[in-house]
Formats: sequence, structure tokens, C-alpha cells
Amino acid sequence: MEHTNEKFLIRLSGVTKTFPVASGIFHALNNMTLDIPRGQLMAITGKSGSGKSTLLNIISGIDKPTHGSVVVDGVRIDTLSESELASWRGINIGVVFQFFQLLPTLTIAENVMLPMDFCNRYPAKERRPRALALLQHVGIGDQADKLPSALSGGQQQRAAIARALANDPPVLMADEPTGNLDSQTSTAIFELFAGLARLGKTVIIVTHERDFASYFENTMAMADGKMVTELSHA
Ligand SMILES: Nc1ncnc2c1ncn2[C@@H]1O[C@H](COP(=O)(O)OP(=O)(O)OP(=O)(O)O)[C@@H](O)[C@H]1O
Repeated sequence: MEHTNEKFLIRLSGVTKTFPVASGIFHALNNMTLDIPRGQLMAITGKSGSGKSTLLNIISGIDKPTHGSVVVDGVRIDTLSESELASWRGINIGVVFQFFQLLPTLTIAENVMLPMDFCNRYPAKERRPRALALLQHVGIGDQADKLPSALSGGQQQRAAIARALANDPPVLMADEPTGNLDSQTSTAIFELFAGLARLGKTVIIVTHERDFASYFENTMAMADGKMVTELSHA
């Protein structure tokens, strides 16, 4: 697949996503055109039902647009087959969830190695050292051989971020990643995301936490499947 170094890592052009509903056709995304620069920490806000999750699903190729095109790192993903998309997603998109979603029977290091085992991007003997290095990077190198249940919420979210980084994807996305954490721990998690953006990751976070607005280079508000703020591309 072709990769580019152009400024915008993610380009949506005229993206519409409709769902059939009893009363007709519902527009979850309504003709969205959006460019997201490489290495940016970006927030998406908006009321429930405004289309935030649908947008993340379109960017990660989980949903396909009804109309329009989606290009990520030079690859037009809306025309890929489901199997092409599955392998593309594994190395291009890292996802962080509100409730961490670590597998409870695997150690922290094994959780981080799992996406590497699925994608085969790194040789088997490199996977554990890579997992340990990622855990070190997110600040929990000493927790590698524990089960998730032995960790605090903040530590579990750090582990989930290490897992999202397993295959070194250019894009990280998170839906309310601090929704289950206290404010001090949330600050530490936003600082971690900001550091990853400085290292070149494009980090897209759905959040309602207004206290953390200063961490974001861009905040995109959504309403009725549309962007209702202009993004700055300084
Ligand atoms: N598979 C589907 N079939 C029908 N309607 C859908 C489907 N997926 C999403 N929708 C509708 O599209 C709209 C946007 O949903 P979406 O989940 O993107 O909103 P959201 O902004 O993420 O909301 P929340 O903050 O509650 O997660 C909602 O009204 C939802 O009901």
C-alpha cells in the first residue's frame, strides 16, 4: 500500500453515512469534509447522537460511508474489501476504550502482545521486548507480569494505550478514555496522549471533559452529523 508524508494524515471528502430507519433514511453523518493533520491531538465533542462514534468508525474502516471518500495515510480505505480492511486496521489504527477492555486472564504484557500476534508485523521473538518497552514508555514497566485486576484504573488505561501502540499505528483513537477515571489520573492520561502526539501520532479523542480543552490543538464540535466548528490548521 502507498504511504505519503503529506501534512494531512486523514482526509474525508463529502462523507455521508445513512441508516435506514422506520421513518425513512437517517443521516448519521451528513456530507462531512475534514482534514486532520499528522501528529495532532484532536478532540471531538457533541451531544449524544451527533455522529461522533460513527465518524470514528468511518475513519477506522469499521463502517463504510454511504457516499464520499476516506483516505488515511495515502490509502483510500472506503474501497478496500473487509479482509483488506481488517489487516489495514490492525497496523494503522490503535483504539482505546472507556472501560479499558483488557483481557482479564492475560497478563498486562500478554495483552499488549496480542495485537502483535494478530498482525505479524514484528517477529515473534521481538514481541515481548517490544511490549515491555511500550509499558515502560507509558509508565508501568513494573506491572508487566500482573493481571489487569491487580492494577488501578489509571494503570489499566496506560496498559490499554500501550496495547493500542502495539503495531505502531499512525492513528490512535479513544472514546471517552477518562470517563472512568478521577481528575488527577485523567490529567496524567491526557498528558500521555499529548506526548504521543508530539512523537507524531495523530490522536483523536471523543471527550466531554472541558477541563482538558487546553491539551488539544483542535476541538471539533459535531451536531446532526456535521462539523459545527472550523478547524485551525496553523
Ligand atoms: N447501525 C445503526 N442503525 C441505525 N441508526 C444508527 C446506527 N448507528 C448509529 N445510528 C444513529 O446515528 C446517530 C449517531 O450515532 P453515533 O453513535 O455516531 O452518535 P454519538 O455522537 O457517538 O453518540 P454517543 O455520544 O451517545 O455515543 C444516532 O442517532 C444513532 O442512533
